[in-house]
Amino acid sequence: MLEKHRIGWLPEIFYIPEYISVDDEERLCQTIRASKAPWIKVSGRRLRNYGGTVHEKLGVLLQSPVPSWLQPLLRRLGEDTQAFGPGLEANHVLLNAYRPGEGIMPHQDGPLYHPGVCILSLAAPAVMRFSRKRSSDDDTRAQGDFNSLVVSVALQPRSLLVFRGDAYTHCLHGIDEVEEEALDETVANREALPDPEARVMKRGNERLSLTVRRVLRVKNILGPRK
Ligand SMILES: O=C(O)CCC(=O)C(=O)O
Ligand SMILES: [Fe+2]
Repeated sequence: MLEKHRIGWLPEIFYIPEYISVDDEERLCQTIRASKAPWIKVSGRRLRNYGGTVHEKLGVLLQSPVPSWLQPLLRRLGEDTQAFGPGLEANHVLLNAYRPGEGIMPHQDGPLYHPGVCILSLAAPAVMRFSRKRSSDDDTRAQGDFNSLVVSVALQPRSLLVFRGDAYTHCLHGIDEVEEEALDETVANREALPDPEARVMKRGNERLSLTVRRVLRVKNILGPRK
């Protein structure tokens, strides 16, 4: 399923436009916006966790149930992408919300997760930029400057971004804190945009994104499932 959606010159980045329908997008956005669950404020964005919280020091997911409105999505993502290991499902979802001008610094998702991630974009677009890590154990193979921009992906609402392997392990990814994204020559999926000739893309509304991953070690603090 993924193969025909491969993009860019990094081997393991995939972009699927219109992965969900407008109706499904509407339903997800409504559920998220109607929820009274608190938002956690972090630099440049706000977030909510589903499936539990990842305890960085202990290196485990302190697991809680994934809400029922997310379960069909998790099942479908596992089957379609195999991004969480063959036959395996994700166990954690991070909801991020970015107003225009907000973003997320270049980072790696790190070793606590299976090295494959699915990101579903809702409500507004943004550009994800992948760069090479400066001190990579891959230094001898990498070409060009380290920490340099490798490839960018324009994330439209309803699209799915999947990355794994080298793109997960040896690259940083981030979203610039801008109100208008430059659609420069690093953007690898230009032809999938409503206007492939456009040079800029307005962020517009608040963007919501669901980052879906599988935390490798789990502590079930709720006891065994009944
Ligand atoms: O919101 C996004 O598209 C990216 C989020 C992300 O990289 C993360 O949560 O680790
Ligand atoms: Fe990330």
